[in-house]
Amino acid sequence: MTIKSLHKDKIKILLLEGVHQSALEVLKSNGYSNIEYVKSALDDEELKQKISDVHFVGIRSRTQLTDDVIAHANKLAAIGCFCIGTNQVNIEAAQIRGIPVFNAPFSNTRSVAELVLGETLLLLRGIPEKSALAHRGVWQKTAVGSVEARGKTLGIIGYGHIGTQLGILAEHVGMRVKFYDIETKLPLGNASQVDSMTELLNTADVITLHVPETASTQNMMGVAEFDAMKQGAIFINAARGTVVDIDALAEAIESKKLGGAAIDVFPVEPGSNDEEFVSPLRAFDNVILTPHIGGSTKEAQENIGREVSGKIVKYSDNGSTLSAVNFPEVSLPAHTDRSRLFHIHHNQPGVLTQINKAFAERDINIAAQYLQTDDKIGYVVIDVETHHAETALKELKAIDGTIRARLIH
Ligand SMILES: NC(=O)c1ccc[n+]([C@@H]2O[C@H](COP(=O)([O-])OP(=O)(O)OC[C@H]3O[C@@H](n4cnc5c(N)ncnc54)[C@H](O)[C@@H]3O)[C@@H](O)[C@H]2O)c1
Ligand SMILES: O=C(O)CC[C@@H](O)C(=O)O
Repeated sequence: MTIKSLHKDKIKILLLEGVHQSALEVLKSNGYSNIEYVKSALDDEELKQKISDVHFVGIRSRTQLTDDVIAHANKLAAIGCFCIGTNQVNIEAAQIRGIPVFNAPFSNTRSVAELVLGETLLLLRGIPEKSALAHRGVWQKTAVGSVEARGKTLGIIGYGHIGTQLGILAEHVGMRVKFYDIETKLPLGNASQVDSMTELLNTADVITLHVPETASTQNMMGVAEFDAMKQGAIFINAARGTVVDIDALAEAIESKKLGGAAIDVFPVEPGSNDEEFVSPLRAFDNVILTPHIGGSTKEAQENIGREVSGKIVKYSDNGSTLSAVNFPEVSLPAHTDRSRLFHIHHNQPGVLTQINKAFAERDINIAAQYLQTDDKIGYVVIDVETHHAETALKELKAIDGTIRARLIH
């Protein structure tokens, strides 16, 4: 009798933070029915307890998958981030345990770009403040401090998927677009790249951030940067809360250095919709505050649900790791009539030689072999005749440097 891979009924999937139902549809239509669906994020203790026996976990931006949490995930095969950002996951801790992390790098980018353009138009007209006053019975009919977007300069920091789309949208309403990025980027439309962030801060009427959370972007906007902005300029952050010194921003609003702001992301965000949102920015009518919903549209969430669950299915069914953020990428043909195994190992000399030698000594013919490595790990997927699968798996598990080995099908 040959060994069998884990039946799909036994593969446990935990989906947190109310990921879109499209994720469930994709998983179920591919035979994965053992799914626990939770609408909120979990606190650390509950997360450790629930994650201890699941094979796949799906999260959004609230769930913190720290080294400690991942250490409790005894059976975890892969992590799906149903969003762009993966900063909430200790991706190195996942990688050294042989756990790929997938995300959705494009699906919500248009939604963020549209929101930022809308906020730009509203803030240039002073609408948030006028609206707040009207709600309190104050009629402020005035053109003072209210300008058109046409001819104004939009300064984009981080000209990636969101920044580029925003630039194009902004040009449609007649804005001039300049951007600053650490990489040299192809300017789309009539946009132009500037050499320094200071140059952008000095000259733009609206500054908007679209950088990832990294060591280099931590508090990249602080007292000096707000000082460098034009008097009365608008500031927007829909990137990550850690990128802005929030007290410095509050001070720049208080002192009227800035004419207004729109902030979607915060250094500390409530863990659920039941928790109070606490921020010094609540004091200002000319600051649009949104609860991290830049990418929260029906279209974006539905696409993200399909995209990330599709990646989980492909990994589970075929071993494909295409577009994993922390793993060597292998894109594989679907099911064959042979058995397929994977082997994740520390990237040290001689592992493939050991595997091939062990298989040759056992007369196991390798029908196909796909290997990719990065600086830390190697990932090899091997197709063998089904009657060799059991022996092949035993041999793989015995190889020096093995992190994990599994029969895929
Ligand atoms: N508010 C939301 O709901 C929401 C939704 C989606 C994405 N986001 C955030 O927006 C970020 C950007 O998304 P994207 O899809 O455009 O990412 P992206 O990776 O396509 O682009 C990021 C750009 O920032 C540049 N960059 C990196 N470090 C920089 C630095 N120190 N200074 C200047 N430029 C720098 C990169 O070179 C790149 O061009 C994401 O990382 C995510 O954190 C938020
Ligand atoms: O949906 C979320 O929680 C996060 C959205 C956004 O910040 C992202 O990284 O894609």
